Amino acid sequence: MKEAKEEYPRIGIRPIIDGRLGGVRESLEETTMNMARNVAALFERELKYPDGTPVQCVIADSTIGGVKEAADCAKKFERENVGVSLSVTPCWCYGTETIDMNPHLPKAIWGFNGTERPGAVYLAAALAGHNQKGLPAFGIYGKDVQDVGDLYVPEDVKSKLLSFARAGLAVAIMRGKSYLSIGSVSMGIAGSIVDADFFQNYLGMRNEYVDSTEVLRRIEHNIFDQEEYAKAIAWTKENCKEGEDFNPAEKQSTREQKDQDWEFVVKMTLIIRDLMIGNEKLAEMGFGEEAFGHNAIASGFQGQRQWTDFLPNGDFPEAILNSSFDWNGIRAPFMVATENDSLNGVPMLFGHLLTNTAQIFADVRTYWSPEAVERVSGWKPTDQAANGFIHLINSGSCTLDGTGQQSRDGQPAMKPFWEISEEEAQACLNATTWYPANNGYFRGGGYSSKFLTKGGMPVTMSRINLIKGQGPVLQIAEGYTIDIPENVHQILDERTDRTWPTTWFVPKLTGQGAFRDVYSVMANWGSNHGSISYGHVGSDLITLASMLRIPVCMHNVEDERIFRPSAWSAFGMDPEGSDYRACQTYGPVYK
Ligand SMILES: C[C@H](O)[C@@H](O)[C@@H](O)C(=O)CO
Ligand SMILES: [Mn+2]
Repeated sequence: MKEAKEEYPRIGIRPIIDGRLGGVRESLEETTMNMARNVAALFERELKYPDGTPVQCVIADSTIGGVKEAADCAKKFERENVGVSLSVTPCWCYGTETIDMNPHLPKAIWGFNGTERPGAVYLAAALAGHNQKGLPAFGIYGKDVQDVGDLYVPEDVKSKLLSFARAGLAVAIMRGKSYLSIGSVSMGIAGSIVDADFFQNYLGMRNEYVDSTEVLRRIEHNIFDQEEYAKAIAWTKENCKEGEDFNPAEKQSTREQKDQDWEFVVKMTLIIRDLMIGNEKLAEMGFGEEAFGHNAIASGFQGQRQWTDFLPNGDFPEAILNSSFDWNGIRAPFMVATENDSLNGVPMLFGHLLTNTAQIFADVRTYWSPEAVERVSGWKPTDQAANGFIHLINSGSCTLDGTGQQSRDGQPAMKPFWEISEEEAQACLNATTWYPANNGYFRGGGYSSKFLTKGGMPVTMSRINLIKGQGPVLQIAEGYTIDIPENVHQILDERTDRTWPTTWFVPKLTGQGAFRDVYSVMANWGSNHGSISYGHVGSDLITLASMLRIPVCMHNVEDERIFRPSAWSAFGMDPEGSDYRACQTYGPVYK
């Protein structure tokens, strides 16, 4: 498929200086510019855009000693598609005369901790200005004093710079993009009542809606790349093994029908992707309008029930699009929310933009207490499972990266696509079986993926909920995927839907509130779904949520990992209360 090259927003770096010419400014020019170049090199080395290319930085044409140069820099940033703004300085400069006033750019200031010149005093003055003007900014200030001109970026500073940049880029990349709903509300799931005000005001995104019949029209009228389809169906036959049909004999589809279902779901996959991002090939075929796509960075497919009562389900298209590989090879995953649960699609998008990896979509289905496990299986859970665990499982729509068949340093992992080897992609496919869909639920047939996620992966589950009177809230649970004895897995898994993929999850417990035990984590989960990202990324999610003014109602991230704009501390010393008050006071960024 031919795709236009994406132009990603850049990080703008503003070297701030003491404007006093005649000695002071001149003596600081080089040090200040070097600090900016050094940070740009750090970002370009450490951070990648979702397509795997290095993040790009833009440095102001001159150091900024006052408002004229601040304005010149703002103009340059606008011309150069800057989406995130970082000011750096080794010295005292003039607070409100130099700060970035663009309300839409996430902002941070790094005040160098030297003492020959007071970078930290500027930082304090500039942050006070930001806070007084209602333009929240993150403050970065190293713990240990450095010598003037030292280009080494200490670990604490580096970690804050990178958290800020990752979250800031996520904000900038999603802005102006759309969430595409294919279909409407699935089975009364509130998250699929797509709330345009939330997307517009909080995320700066648009909503696009197409009826599911558009997928059918394109199938019936062959509006998809025929060559790609031939390649896709051949690849699918070779790589996606079909499982046994567990449906009662009288309800089983014929072999002929099953073969047609394979063709149908492969076509659906091409079409849903084309609906999201367009496809120039369609223009060559005479479908110029279809070729544009909907500029979607995330989407959701309603499926249940009207579509799935009638036609093959969306599990295969969703699972393959959500994975980091298909017949075109290893590539970036798409974010496609099952049951059009947009409020799970959004945390999938957050997780993806923060890590560049695929995201697991799952029902948060069952809390298994140690007592219940012992009762039904005879096994008394030990070690990580000792406090019980949560069964994450949905109807076979989950990313195949969720098998845990990729690895990093010998441990199971879910990696950015450019780190995934051919062997690892193949291992994910080999670990997955495609069962004829349970036709009690899915009368229209289709195939559901089945696998068991490997234990031992650090993961973070998150979810947005819309609370009337409050607005959106984010919940976060860091934890691990776990292995349980095979026979116990068998017993627990077969009590549910054995044609669907299973992940056994234990959250990190803190002994307090929603994290006092595993039961309470599930009991406090705000909906039926969770989005699961590889790694402990709760701190980056918190940073991102603060940029979007979405309060975090539940998390188990250690205090020392929380990084929010400096103004948050002016709303009180209790971090949760201050987060709510700050988010309420500022309100959504794009209101
Ligand atoms: C097939 C069923 O309707 C499932 O799709 C259901 O358990 C859910 O996933 C609910 O979120
Ligand atoms: Mn579900």
